[in-house]
Amino acid sequence: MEIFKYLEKYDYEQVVFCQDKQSGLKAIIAIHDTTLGPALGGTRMWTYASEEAAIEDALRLAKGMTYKNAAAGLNLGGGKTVIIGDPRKDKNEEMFRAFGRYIQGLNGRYITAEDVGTTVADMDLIHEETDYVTGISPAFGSSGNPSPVTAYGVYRGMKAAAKAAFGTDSLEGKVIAVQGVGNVAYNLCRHLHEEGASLIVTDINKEAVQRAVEDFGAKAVDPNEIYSVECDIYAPCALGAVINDDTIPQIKAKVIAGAANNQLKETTHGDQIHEMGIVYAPDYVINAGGVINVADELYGYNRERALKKVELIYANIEKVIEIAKRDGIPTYKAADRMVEERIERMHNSRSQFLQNGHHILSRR
Ligand SMILES: NC(=O)C1=CN([C@@H]2O[C@H](COP(=O)(O)OP(=O)(O)OC[C@H]3O[C@@H](n4cnc5c(N)ncnc54)[C@H](O)[C@@H]3O)[C@@H](O)[C@H]2O)C=CC1
Ligand SMILES: CC(C)CC(=O)C(=O)O
Repeated sequence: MEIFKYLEKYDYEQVVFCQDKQSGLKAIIAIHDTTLGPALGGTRMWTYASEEAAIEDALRLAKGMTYKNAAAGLNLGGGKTVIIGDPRKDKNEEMFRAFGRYIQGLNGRYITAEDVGTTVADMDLIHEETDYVTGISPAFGSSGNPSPVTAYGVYRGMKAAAKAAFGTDSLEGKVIAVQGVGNVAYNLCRHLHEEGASLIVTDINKEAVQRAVEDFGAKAVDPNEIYSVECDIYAPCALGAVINDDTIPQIKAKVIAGAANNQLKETTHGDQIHEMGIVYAPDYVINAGGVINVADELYGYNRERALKKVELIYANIEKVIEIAKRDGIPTYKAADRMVEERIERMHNSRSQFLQNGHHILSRR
């Protein structure tokens, strides 16, 4: 990978490599764009096939956060961290504290939170070293685990997408195929079950599947069968790039709406599903509930206020679908257009120099 070529192509601001021999920390912090404010995005811990794969993931996820935060109306830029390692075996206290010191060194340009493989307890360790971390324990007056709120946002966004496809936003009687039943999707399944949807689930973790079968009467299928099941809605809630050349021909759903980041392997896959008449709820618009919730901590956390903002994901998905219809373009393009216009407007309006211009963290 020619790193500077890649950074220039998508206009990344900064990449930080963090190494701590004693704890085994190997982390990559990617900051994509801070036009709207400090970069906020979670920390993922994952066993990558190569260092290059880890760098690529950090970069793609960071850009996704720029778009997610802007689409959600937050005054925050986009960044993300990946820690290379197995979250079940390789974590230790010193690792997260060393990582916290690296974040502190960025002096507020980047604020972290949970992502796949990291927990509230990990954020609390980071918080020992820096204030630039959210999703810490409610005991600190904070919002805790963002996953249930992400799930609520996905549920709201799925209803808006269903309305566009089926003429009603009721999910009663709809068959919904959920890929991955981890932290977010378990909570999503609860909302869907309560509304009377039928669930088909899969996960590489058998216990997670069993829990969804027992708690929600879900039907279980093997991981590679989830794309081709007869269903109304496909909800990707595991990892990214699941909408690709291999999976698209198998998909029978009329709606794709789920929590996973970077669902489209390439943008051409967004064009293909559009041509098939599938209503696609762009990932970074529908899964913004968690970041909206943790971002509220920056103002002194108020759950009611945060949930009101998460409710608006319904209207945001409607808006994206409207732009797509108006301009005759796929929804992923409509979302990008909406975001890029907002960032451009703010970029152009920031003409005066102001030392220490971001006052957002001073409100905590
Ligand atoms: N946790 C949050 O608040 C947010 C999460 N997301 C995204 O949503 C997705 C899910 O996040 P979480 O629920 O927090 O993660 P998680 O790690 O709790 O759940 C993911 C689940 O997917 C399963 N999985 C992995 N590979 C699979 C495969 N090939 N087939 C089937 N299942 C597979 C895992 O075993 C796990 O149970 C991720 O892409 C994450 O980046 C996005 C926004 C916020
Ligand atoms: C706080 C997290 C839920 C933010 C994030 O990294 C994401 O939305 O992917």
